[in-house]
Amino acid sequence: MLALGKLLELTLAGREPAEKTQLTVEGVRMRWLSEGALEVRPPEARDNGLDLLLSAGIHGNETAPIELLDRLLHDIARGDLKPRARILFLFGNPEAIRKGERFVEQDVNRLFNGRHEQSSGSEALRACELERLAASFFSLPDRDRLHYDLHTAIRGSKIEQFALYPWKEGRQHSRQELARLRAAGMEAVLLQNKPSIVFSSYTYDKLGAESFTLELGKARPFGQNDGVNVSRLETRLKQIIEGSEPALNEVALDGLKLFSVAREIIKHSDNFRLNLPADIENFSELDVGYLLAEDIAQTRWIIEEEGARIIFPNPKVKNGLRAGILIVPTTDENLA
Ligand SMILES: O=C(O)CCC(=O)N[C@@H](CCC(=O)O)C(=O)O
Ligand SMILES: [Zn+2]
Repeated sequence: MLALGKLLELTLAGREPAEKTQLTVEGVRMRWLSEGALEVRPPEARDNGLDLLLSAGIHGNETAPIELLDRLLHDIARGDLKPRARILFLFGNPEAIRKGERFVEQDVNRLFNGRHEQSSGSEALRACELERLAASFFSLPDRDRLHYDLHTAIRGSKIEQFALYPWKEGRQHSRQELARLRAAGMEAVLLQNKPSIVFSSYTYDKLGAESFTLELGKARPFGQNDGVNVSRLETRLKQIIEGSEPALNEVALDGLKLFSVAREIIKHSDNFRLNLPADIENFSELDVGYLLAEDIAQTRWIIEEEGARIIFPNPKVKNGLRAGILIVPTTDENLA
């Protein structure tokens, strides 16, 4: 196997490779760009025009997606997986990955779309670098652009695998991409309806990619991910990489559940209280009239929406950040 296939080992050790560029026997070029960043380029004659960005480890303790990218890289470096797509592999927050923590000082996934400029510290610098790497990767004209930012969640979930689809004014969500996600094992998609400061929103909004945050299960340490079944996603990613994807069922979306955001719960102060059990699962339903949260100045979050569910409830976030998302079921009528 080519040494550059061991990007994860290099990243965990905080080392630079001696050789920055290597070629497989089939002429696939692997190029180390920076810590946790590696570009894979097929030979020109085999290139199918897709630029695929695969990121994981934006949160350092979310190891199943990191292990998945590590396996794909090994397969490419051994010549077992023969890319027709150009790929950028990114391990988002190396320092946090080494520590096995979600973040060190601040959540990198709240620092995109300009937010890093209003901040300082190593994670703000990393968000800036990730934007630069993604922008340079997606700078070639006339190519398809796809970004999957892979995560696992803090808590269990009634719907185990789901995607979040960013939003941009005037741009419609793609039915074809939803069909692709369904084929990759996703059971639900949350269609966002406003701009955001996460990595997938940056590549969607500023770089014109089809971009998604994928949630694949519950976060566990390295080597303890048997409970996170990524086999359908892994198979689909290999097919996307090799340009051998079977046809998609766009008509029925094969039972994919769609949700939209009703409200984001923002924590404004240290007085913020979330009235949910600590072990509540993502997608738990909340009854109309339920007092979900309270904050300073008599702010009260009361459920008004029929069929409301909660995802990512987290009262420990810093003030000013999202402490949960209230979602409601939606239909496929506005898809492109
Ligand atoms: O489990 C949680 O509370 C958070 C899981 C996680 O890291 N989710 C991402 C979602 C990003 C998005 O909104 O697209 C995050 O919070 O950064
Ligand atoms: Zn995450």
